[in-house]
Parts: sequence; structure tokens; C-alpha cells
Amino acid sequence: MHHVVRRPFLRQILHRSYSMSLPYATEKQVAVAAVRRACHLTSSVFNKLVKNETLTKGDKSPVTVGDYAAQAVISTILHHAFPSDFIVGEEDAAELREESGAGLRDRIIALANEALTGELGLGDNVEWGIGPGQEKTTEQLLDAIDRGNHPGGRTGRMWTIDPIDGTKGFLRGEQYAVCLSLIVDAQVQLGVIGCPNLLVDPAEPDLGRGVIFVAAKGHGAEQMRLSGANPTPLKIPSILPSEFSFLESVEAAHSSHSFNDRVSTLLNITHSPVRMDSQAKYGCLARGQGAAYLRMPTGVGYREKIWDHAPGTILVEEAGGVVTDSRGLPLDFGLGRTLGENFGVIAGGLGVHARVLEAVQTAGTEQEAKAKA
Ligand SMILES: Nc1ncnc2c1ncn2[C@@H]1O[C@H](COP(=O)(O)O)[C@@H](OP(=O)(O)O)[C@H]1O
Ligand SMILES: [Mg+2]
Ligand SMILES: [Mg+2]
Ligand SMILES: [Mg+2]
Repeated sequence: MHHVVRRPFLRQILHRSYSMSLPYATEKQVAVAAVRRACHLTSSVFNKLVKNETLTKGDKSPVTVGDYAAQAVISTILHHAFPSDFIVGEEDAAELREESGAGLRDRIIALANEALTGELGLGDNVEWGIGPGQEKTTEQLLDAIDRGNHPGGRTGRMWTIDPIDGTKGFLRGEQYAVCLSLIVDAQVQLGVIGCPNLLVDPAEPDLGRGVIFVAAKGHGAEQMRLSGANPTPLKIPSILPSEFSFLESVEAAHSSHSFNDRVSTLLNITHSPVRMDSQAKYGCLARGQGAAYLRMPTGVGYREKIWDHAPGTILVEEAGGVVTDSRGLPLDFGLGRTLGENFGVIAGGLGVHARVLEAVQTAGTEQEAKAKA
């Protein structure tokens, strides 16, 4: 590929030796850089966000200029670094291409270009389409957003982008996450979750906020500052935490709070659940906060999206935990843009997961019996 041939000789050698130590080393570098830029964009957008900068999508969920601009930035960087990879992104630019979308569109293009042209940081590479002078045209950025339209599937290399996961949390000024994963032949190989509002260490609030979680298949999970500083390996403790509490969605429409209550009762859990938006929940679990993440459907019909779970799943697995659906089956990322028949998500440390799964099945049987009566 031409972008490899163009690489200066010394960088080619460095690149190769680095790649040998970790498969997908370049992908990891690019993914972290892309998520970092998108995190800076979204947190600066939040402070300036005005009412008419949020749209309501067909499924009634909100999308902001931040979601669109962040997807444009990440997709642009991925396309420069890996031009033949496919992208499964949450957002599309259809509304922005309409006449009525002109105001929003101009704002999104300005935000995306501001993020893309920011100074190069440590490890950044001009070949990824970033740095001073690398402005893109409106058409290029709308196309970048729409490149996320890949249908997914069983084979090939594809990235998932959730530019802002937990948009409702973002709008409330609470937790949200910029989420990216690389899936190769339906197996998640890399996951990056940027959480600008998450405390670096809940035990030491003075350390401030802003964390990036990274996991690579077979190479563990880590947490670092948004800047990349202080990379720390993550391991879910094998002993049950003394304060066993579930992590669950803030939004009652996204997962059943009452089902979780019943499961807590069955497990004699006395602490109330920790409610948090976005895949920050997977990040917290991976660093030993909470003991399990339980997401049971609130009704029939909704299919979970792969971009909502691929990065979180590899993070928890690489930290030594287990992620399954409510039947105990692994999540299948090769079915398309959704998880298909994987209803419900249970994530937890090795021993905890088995106990929660059992309680979920008991609660499920009770619920079915009640529905029949
Ligand atoms: N009825 C539903 N059931 C489950 N998840 C849903 C849902 N409606 C929307 N979602 C998903 O829930 C995600 C947020 O999860 P959480 O509640 O853990 O913060 C949303 O991601 P976005 O915010 O990226 O759209 C959206 O994809
Ligand atoms: Mg959304
Ligand atoms: Mg999401
Ligand atoms: Mg989203």
C-alpha cells in the first residue's frame, strides 16, 4: 500500500520492530490518538453547547454537534491510516446534507477541523491527516461521517465508532465515553474508551478527571490519563469486593432497573446500584469499581448495537472478567450492526459472573411464570 511505501526508511524499521512486540501496535497508536482528539473536542463542545445544537433522531434519541464532529474526526484519522478498513459508526450525515441542516453542518465542520488541525502530540503522525494546515472540506467531512455506514458482518477488518456513547449523560454533564474498537473476522482485537468526565482514581478525587481505557486481545487492559500519562494495567480483583454493587444505566429505558433489583435481592446485595451512563461502566468494572454490570432489556424488540459493547467487552475480558448475554452466551460481533439475538448483557469478574448469571436466570424464570399467571 502506498502509505507504507511512503514511510521514511527509519520509521519503517521502528514501525516493524514495534509491531512485532504487539500485534496491532500501529492500530492501537492511531486509535488512542483519534479518541484523545475526539475527547478534547467533546469536552470543549459541552461548555459551548447551545439548545439548537441537538437533534432528535428517528428512534427519539438525541444527537449533538459533538457526536457528528467526533465521528468525522475519528473516521478521517482511520481513513488516512488504514484506507481499506471498513467502519461501523453510529451516526450518518443524511440530515446534515439537507438544506435545513446547513447551520448545524457549518458548526460541525468548524469543530471537526479545529480538532483535526490541533498541534501534533507525542506519537501523533501527520500521515493520519492531522496537524496544523490539514483542514478538510465540508464534503470530505460529511463523507467521513457516512463512511461509518458499513453493515458489519462475519469477515474482514472493521472499526466500530460510537463518537459519544451516553449522549444523554453528556447532555446532563455526567458520564459519557468516546468509543472505538477494531474487529477482525468478528473477533474484537482492540478497544479504546475515552471518558473525559471520569475520575482518574475514585479514591483520590484530587487527581482530577479524564481517563482513556485501552485493551488489546491477549495483551491486557490498561488505563491512562487523557494525555497518555500514567498507563496502569487493570485487573479485576478475584475476591468479591466488600461493597458488591451493580453498575447500571441511568436511563430506565435502556435497561431494566426493576430486574436488577430482583437480582440484587436474590444475591443478598444490600448496596444500591451505581448508575452511570455509557461504556464508562465497563471501564469502572475493569478497574475494580462495582462488581458486575447488568443490562437487561426493558421490552421486546431493541437490539443492542455492536459499537455500544465491542470496546467494553474486550476491556473487561482483558482485565480478567467475563461478558455474556443473559443466557450465558458470548456476544456475537459478526452478525451485522447489532448483536442480533444476544439479549441482555452480564459483565463481571470470573466468579461473580457465574453467580450473577444464575440469579439472572432465576429472576427470568420468575418473570416468565408471572407473565403466564
Ligand atoms: N431501548 C434501549 N435499550 C437498550 N439500549 C438502548 C435503548 N435505546 C438506546 N440505547 C442505547 O443505549 C446507549 C447508552 O447506554 P447507557 O444507558 O449505558 O448510557 C445509547 O448509546 P448512545 O448514547 O451512543 O446513543 C443507545 O445506543
Ligand atoms: Mg446515540
Ligand atoms: Mg452508544
Ligand atoms: Mg453514541
